Amino acid sequence: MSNFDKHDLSGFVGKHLVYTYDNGWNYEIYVKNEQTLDYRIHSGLVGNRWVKDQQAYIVRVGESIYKISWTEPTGTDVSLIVNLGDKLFHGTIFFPRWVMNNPEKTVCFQNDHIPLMNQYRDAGPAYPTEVIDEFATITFIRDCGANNDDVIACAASELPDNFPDNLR
Ligand SMILES: C=Cc1ccc(O)cc1
Repeated sequence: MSNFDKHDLSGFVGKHLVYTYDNGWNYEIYVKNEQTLDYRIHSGLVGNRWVKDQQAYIVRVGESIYKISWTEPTGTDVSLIVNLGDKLFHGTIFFPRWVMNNPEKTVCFQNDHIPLMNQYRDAGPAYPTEVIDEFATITFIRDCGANNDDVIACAASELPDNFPDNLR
């Protein structure tokens, strides 16, 4: 029996994190509310892609351990474990084959191109799926409150001058 309330996401909602996967990819997420996240990709296969209001399943699986899972308009599936207590992060990304073949097609502010992403997803090819399964180091964490649209509001290439250089 667990001695934490698995329905209580109050220790996670509002968190803004920057992290670097062991493969060097630098990512940023903001847990906007109990079923929504915004994210920005700084570097990696699809660096400069950014997304707001992605619907996700967010669950608490430990005292300060959370899991976020979602499927994207591109057909990419993602599942993240965020262990705030141990500052340990693990991500699994399931890329459809078409994203591996043409990652540049997804590099945009996705919210402006949802029908196009769905079109690409449906055209495929979907398979073979590429699974990226990596630990990450959390380099920055802060609380921004829920439903704050200022946290992630531009692409990584357009960050304001006051954005810390070591997190870019
Ligand atoms: C494909 C999106 C995505 C967003 C955050 C993350 O850590 C991994 C993948």
